[in-house]
Amino acid sequence: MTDDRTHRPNQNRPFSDEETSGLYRAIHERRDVRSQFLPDPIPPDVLARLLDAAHHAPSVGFMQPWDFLVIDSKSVRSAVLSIFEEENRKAAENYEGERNAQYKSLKLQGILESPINLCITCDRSRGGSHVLGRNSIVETDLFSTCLAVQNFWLAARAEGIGVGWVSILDQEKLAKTLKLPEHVYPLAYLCLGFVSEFLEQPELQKKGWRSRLPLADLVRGSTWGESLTEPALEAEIRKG
Ligand SMILES: Cc1cc2c(cc1C)N(C[C@H](O)[C@H](O)[C@H](O)COP(=O)(O)O)c1[nH]c(=O)[nH]c(=O)c1N2
Repeated sequence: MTDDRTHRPNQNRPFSDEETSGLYRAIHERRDVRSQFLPDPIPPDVLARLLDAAHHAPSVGFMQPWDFLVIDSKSVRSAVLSIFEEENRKAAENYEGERNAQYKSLKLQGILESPINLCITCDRSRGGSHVLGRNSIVETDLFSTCLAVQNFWLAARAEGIGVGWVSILDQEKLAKTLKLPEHVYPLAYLCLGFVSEFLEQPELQKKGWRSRLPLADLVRGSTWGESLTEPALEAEIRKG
C-alpha cells in the first residue's frame, strides 16, 4: 500500500461540491453503533482501506504512535466482554433509581455481535525520547491516536460500516488480555461491522439519555467570558 492510494491530480484545488458534501455527510451521519450489527464479514480490501485511512491521521512529530490489533479470535473477544461486564456493573453504581434502570437498559457494546473487533493502541515510546512537538504536552501521542480513530470511524461510515467504541473496560486487564508490551496503551477498543441501519441521531439521544448541546452555547470569543465580535458569524451559528 503506498501513500499514493488516494492520490488525485490537481490536489490543490478545492473539493468538488459532491466531494465536499460526501465528507460532511460522513461527519453528520457517522454513528456509534452497538445494537445494529450484521454478522457479514468485512471484505479484506475494505478493512485495509479503513486501516489506511486511520494511518493517514495527523500525529505529533509524525510519530504515528498507533498499531492496529484486528481481533477475530472468539476467545479474546469473550475475555474482553467479561472485562466489560465487570466494569459496567461498577459503572451502573453511579446512578440511582430511574436513571439506574435506564442505564442498565442501554446497550453499550457489540463485542460478540460484530464480526470483528479492533484495538487501536498508542505506543508511547515510538520515535524515541524527544518527539518534535511533544516536549511540553506529553499526551499529544494519545491525541494523535484519537485522530486515527476518527479517520477510521468516518471512512467506515462512508463504506457503510458501523463502528462502536467500547471504553467501559479496565485498561490494565485489557492490555494483559491483548498481550500488549508495557509501553503500549490500548487507546480505543472498537466493534466493527455492516449494520441493519445507521440511526439518524445518537442512540443515547434517541433513548433520552442526553441530547446534543446547541452549538451557539459553546462558541465563545477571544477569552472564556467574551462573546464573538463578528455578528454575522454569531447569526450563522444560531441558525443551526
Ligand atoms: C472516547 C469514547 C468512548 C466511548 C464512546 C465514544 C467515545 C468518543 N461511546 C460512544 C458515544 O456514546 C457516542 O459517540 C455519543 O453518544 C454520540 O453518538 P454518535 O457517536 O454521534 O452516534 C461509547 N458508547 C458505548 O455504547 N459504550 C462505550 O463504552 C462508549 N465509549
